[in-house]
Order: sequence, then C-alpha cells, then structure tokens
Amino acid sequence: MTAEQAYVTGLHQRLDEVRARTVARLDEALATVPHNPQAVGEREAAVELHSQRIVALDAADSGLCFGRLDRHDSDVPRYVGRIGLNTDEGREEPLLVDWRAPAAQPFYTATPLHDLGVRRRRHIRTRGRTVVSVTDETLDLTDPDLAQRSGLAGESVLLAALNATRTGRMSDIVRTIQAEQDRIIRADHRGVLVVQGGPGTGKTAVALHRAAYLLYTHRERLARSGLLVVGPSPTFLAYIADVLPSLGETGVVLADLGGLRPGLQAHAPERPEVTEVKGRLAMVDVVTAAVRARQAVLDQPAPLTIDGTPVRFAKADAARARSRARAVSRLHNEARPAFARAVIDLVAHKYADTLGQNVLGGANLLGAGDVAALRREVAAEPAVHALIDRLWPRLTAERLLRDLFSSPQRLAAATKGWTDADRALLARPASAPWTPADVPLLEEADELLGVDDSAERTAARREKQRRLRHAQETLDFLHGSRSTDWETEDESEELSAGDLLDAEGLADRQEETDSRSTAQRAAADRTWTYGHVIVDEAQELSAMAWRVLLRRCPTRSMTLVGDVAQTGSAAGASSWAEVLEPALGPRDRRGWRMEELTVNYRTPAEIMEIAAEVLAAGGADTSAASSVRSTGERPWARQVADEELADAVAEAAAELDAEEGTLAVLVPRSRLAAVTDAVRRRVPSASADGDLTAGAVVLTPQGSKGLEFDSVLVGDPAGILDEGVRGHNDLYVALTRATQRLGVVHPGELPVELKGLDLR
Ligand SMILES: Nc1ncnc2c1ncn2[C@@H]1O[C@H](COP(=O)(O)OP(=O)(O)OP(=O)(O)O)[C@@H](O)[C@H]1O
Repeated sequence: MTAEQAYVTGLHQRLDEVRARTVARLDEALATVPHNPQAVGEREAAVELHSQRIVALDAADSGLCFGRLDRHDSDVPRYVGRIGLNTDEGREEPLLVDWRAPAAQPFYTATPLHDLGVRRRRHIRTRGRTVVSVTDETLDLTDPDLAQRSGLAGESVLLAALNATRTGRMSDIVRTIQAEQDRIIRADHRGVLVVQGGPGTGKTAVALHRAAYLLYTHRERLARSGLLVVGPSPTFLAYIADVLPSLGETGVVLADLGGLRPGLQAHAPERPEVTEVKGRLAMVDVVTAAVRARQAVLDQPAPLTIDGTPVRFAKADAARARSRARAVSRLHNEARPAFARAVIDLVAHKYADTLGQNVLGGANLLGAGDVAALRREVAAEPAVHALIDRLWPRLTAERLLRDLFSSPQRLAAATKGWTDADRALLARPASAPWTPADVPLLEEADELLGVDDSAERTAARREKQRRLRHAQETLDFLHGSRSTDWETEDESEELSAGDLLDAEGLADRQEETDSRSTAQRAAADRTWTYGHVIVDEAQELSAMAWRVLLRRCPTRSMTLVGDVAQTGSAAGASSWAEVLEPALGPRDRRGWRMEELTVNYRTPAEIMEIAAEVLAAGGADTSAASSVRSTGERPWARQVADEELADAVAEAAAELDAEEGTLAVLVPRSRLAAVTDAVRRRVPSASADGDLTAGAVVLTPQGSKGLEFDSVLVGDPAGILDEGVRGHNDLYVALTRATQRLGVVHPGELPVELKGLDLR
C-alpha cells in the first residue's frame, strides 16, 4: 500500500503540473487581442479547449487512479485511471492510462481463462489523495481461491459499491465496470445498437459510460456534431446529471421528450389514453391534413375594392393561386410568398381588365408597364393582404395544433375515418398546456410548415447595410483625422485602420461571433443533427417520438437502452421488433443489432424473487435478471383498511425513513395527492417536488422509472395493477427500485403475485 501511495502521490503531482500549464494556456488565450474574424474564432476555440481540459482534470482529481495491471510480458505495471497522464519526455508506458483507452480494456475484461496477458489485477481505492485499500485478483488458473469466485470482476470492490447507501444522484462506475457492460460501452458506434436488460442491470450506467467512451474515441467528430442523451423525465435527468461531468465530459445535451423542443418545456400531465393516441403514426396524416386544410379555397367569391374600383376574386382564382403556391414548395410557410404573389397577380390582372375596359369600353389596351404599376397598387391594399392571410395564413406549429385541437370542425376534417372516441381524446381547449406527447406533433408540423424567413432576411439585409454605413463613416473619420503632414519616414509607414480594412471587413468584424459551445448551439436548434444519440428507457417511446429522434440523427449512430418488460405507457413497445422495424427495418440486416445485459446489480435477491412473480403473472416472455447479492432482509407486506391507507403509508414511511439512505413511496396516480400530504405530515423532510436528494419522495411507478432508492414502500399494489395500461409492468418497476429494503402496504387482499412477502 505504501508503494501504491507513493505512485498515486506522483500522479497527483503530475495532474497539478498539467493543470497549472493548462491554466497558463487559458490565460494566454484570454489575453490575446484578435485582429480579424478568423482570429476571434481561433481564440474562442482555444478558450473552449483549455476550459474543457481544466474541467476534465478537476473531475479526475477524485479517484484519479483505481487500477493496476501486472502483465506476463512486462515488468512495468500499467496503471488505469480516470484520465491519461504522461511524463514530458513521454515513455513507452504512460504514467496513467485513461479507462477508455484500448490499453485499459483488460482491466475490465481479463479473466483467468482469457487473461489477455494479465497476471494480476489490482483495485486501488482512494479517499481524496490517500490510498485506503488495495485488493488483488490473480488471474492464475492454479490459484486455489479461484473456485470460490463468482466470475464478477473485483467482486469485493463491486459489492462494496453496490451496498453503498444512495444519495439521490447516480454516480459513475468506472472502477467496477463488468465485462458484459464493457463490451457494450466499447461497441462500434455505427448503426443502431439496442441494449436490452432487466431492471438494475446497469443500462443507464452503461449508456452514460458509452457516451464518455465515444467522446473520448471520436472526440474530433463529436466535438463538432454533439451527443444527445434522452431520458424519460426531468427528474430522471436530474438523477443522472452528475455522471458525465464526473467523467470529465460536460459537452453533452441531456433532454427528455418534453424538453427536446428549443424554447418549450412541455411537461403537463396527460391521461395515458391521450398519450397513446398522440403517439400513433396516424398522427402524421392528421397533421398533414391540418396543414392542407389551412390552404383554403373560397366558398364564394370575395369582393375587393382597389382604389374605388370593385374587383371580384373568384373561387377559381383562389384555386389557381393555391396550385401555383403548392408547385413552388411543399412547405406551407415557404410557399406563402408564392401564394401572395399569385393572388396579387390575379387581382392586378382583373383590376387592369376592369380599368382597361372602363377607359376604352372595348379591348384592354393597358401595357405591361401599366399592369406593373397596378400590381404595386394592389400589393399595397390591406384588403388583399387580409384575403391572403385568410386563405394561406402564416402558421407556427403551435398555432396550427392549438387551432386544430380546439376546433371540433377542424379536428373532424383532419381525422377522417377515426372513431369518435379516439377523436374525442384529441380535443382540448386552446389554452391547454403542452405535454411531452405534443412535442413530436409540433415537430411534425414544423416539418410541413417550414419557415417563411423573408422578413428576417430583409431585416438582416437592412442590418448589414446599417453596419456598412456605420463602418464607412468610421473609416472616413479615421482617414479624415489622419495626419497629412508626412514629415518623417516613421509616420509615413504607420498603418492606419483604413489601410488594412475596407468597410465590409469592418462591418463583418462587428458581427457577433457565435461563442456558444456545440452543446449549447445544438440544444437551441431544432434542426440540429447529432453525431450520436443515446436513448434511455427507449421502450417508452411512441412511433411519433421515434420520428423526432431519427430526424435528430440521420446517420443512425444511436444507442437505445431499455427493457420491454418495464413498458408502462400504452404508446411504448412490448417487443423491440414491433417498435423498431417500421422505422429501421429488420434486426441485424443493418437495421439494428441487439446486446443484452443479464445481471441485476441493484435489487437484492429477496426482492427480485417477488418481482419475478409479478413479471411472470403479467405474461412477460422474458425472465428477470438474476441478482448479484442478497441482503438477508425479507420484504414485507402490511394490510390496512382502505380509508386508513394514506396514514398507514405515512406511518410505515416514517419507520423506513429512520433507516439509512433514500426512501421512495410509490403509489397509483389516484392516491398520489392524499399519500403525499400524509407522508409530508409525518416525514417533514419529504420532498414536494420530486427532489431525490431530500431523503424521502412520493412518486407514481411511472415517475420512478430509471431511479433507485435504498428503501421502497409500495402503497396499494392492487391499485397500481388496476390503473396502469400495463399494470404488471408498473408494479414490477416499482418493486425493482429498491437497493436494500422493500415494504408493501395494501388495503384489502394482497394480490396473489405478492404472496411471497412476509406478512406483518
Ligand atoms: N458495474 C457496476 N459497478 C457498480 N455499480 C453498478 C454496476 N453496474 C450497475 N451498477 C449500479 O446498479 C444500479 C442500477 O444501474 P442502472 O440504473 O444503470 O440500471 P438500469 O438497467 O438502467 O435499471 P432500470 O432499468 O431498472 O432503470 C446503479 O446504482 C448502478 O450504479
């Protein structure tokens, strides 16, 4: 241990040196005064690079080095840690190998049967900069202890990590990644990789470590294109938010479906049946029909008056203008200027016809120049613009959908062939808040609307002209104030700003450079396409949501992790093929490939036994992953009268809250408000807003997706079974959130699936 302490101290010294040098470089970059737009860009890039590096170095400080490999063919040990470090001279074996580098892989995957040249694997545990323990594994088949081992790498270190009390924030697992997880983390980035695994198999952990691995391995490409991680809810995103920064990676966009649209937080709750309808692929046709319905023709001719002259705009004119516009662009707003031009042309010609006839009482003798003048007159007429707005309004996605869902007539026209019951699910007032399931619909609408940016372009042109004028004035002033008295050589050789720049260059220089990071720019841009997209709890996504994600990632470099046995939403998937084939084609024929995780690291065996019964009763064709550990603590059930449920749950919550670690109370949605009130009265530290670090939290099973707690208390399991669209899956999710202990409080009979619980 003393030798390892000396080595680790050396590594920290090296880390400090590298950090000091990076800080100096950052200071240097900040101090430079860029003289042209390119230099501004270079400066920004240097500042970004050094700042990122400092963040990564700081993140690596805690637990810097955690492994050592002794190999058959080398006397020099290989140390594995959070980042790579080398000496200035560089030497064959780096001081520290980044856990993501190929040279570190044997630390995670070497076994006695496939030792990959490794003789001994050493796990080094540190607190701050102090080594607190060293655990060795010899990968020697003749080792007498070998038969005792389970095949888990670094078993005692792993079990210590798994038994640790939870904080309400997920932490990284770099020290104890298991071989089956490592294979997925390092899998080829191309194509769609689906990771199926039961609860607690580390899917989320693997997905996030894969993000860090890909950023390390494809840094150049992903630094430009960005990486998106999609999770099921804002609570979940808060839960995982620390993992990537702790691995030194901050440039990743984290979003849930409701937060994926720039500038919108669509998180209002919604009935599951409504979410299901909105998630159907048929909604593409509904949105398409809604857009086309806004490209109207007239029911009857529209009378117009241009400068006192009546002009009749007929139904056929509207139809002609519409076909002309549709021929110009598929996109509604982009086609609008063409529609406006067509209407103005048609009105101008009619106007010309009327005037020409009026003047001469016979054939129209007005020339092209006259018609052009009349056209300008027509274009200035407010009534014509009102007509254009009525027939082809400029639309935002938000306006389109609000108008659609709040109008029974529009809705009926856009959902031909639907049942009245399904249609009724879509109806809502215009003031209703947005929900996550609306986001794919809004995006679908954007795709059909496009943007009519002619106004922005005109404004940008004007702005550029303004800057040019200002720049020209500045240059004129500089020239004007320049000394004309060329007395000395020196002075004549002095360059003024005007010699180096023309007005255009100066105007460009005033244009703001975009100094936002890739992640910031990506998150603010709906049309951004990412280099890689990772989706957690991917089984929950609807067909419409898949379209959004595939649009964000046309290269299909994606990792989808989830468990089809945990699907709660009716819009989600019960088999990967069912959801992915329509969008991606068949498995393994370049459509998508699948990897599986098989070991449950979270839930103790005692609880998994019960959960497996629930899974089987729900008719799942998968079996639950096996647990790596047992706690010896039996899960229990307590029966209470229905009207006492909230108080009894609060009582039991207070008992569990006295135990170490975090606590979740999970109840059906219909009980959420009453139980939350009761629990908050008994356990004052309980969080009201889903803050997982508060100690105790009350959630629905749906809201607990992807999370974990030391203690879980399920209230009214029969209610969970009854209320959910896939009730057994919901109860399965609830039971498998526990890392240590589980209690169930039930009114009435205990559901048969839970008969294995100890009765209290
Ligand atoms: N190799 C590992 N070393 C240490 N801890 C691990 C390892 N793998 C998983 N864990 C821990 O197990 C727990 C479950 O992991 P995670 O949340 O990633 O599972 P999951 O498969 O996403 O679960 P679910 O589908 O139920 O949400 C976490 O606390 C995680 O840190």
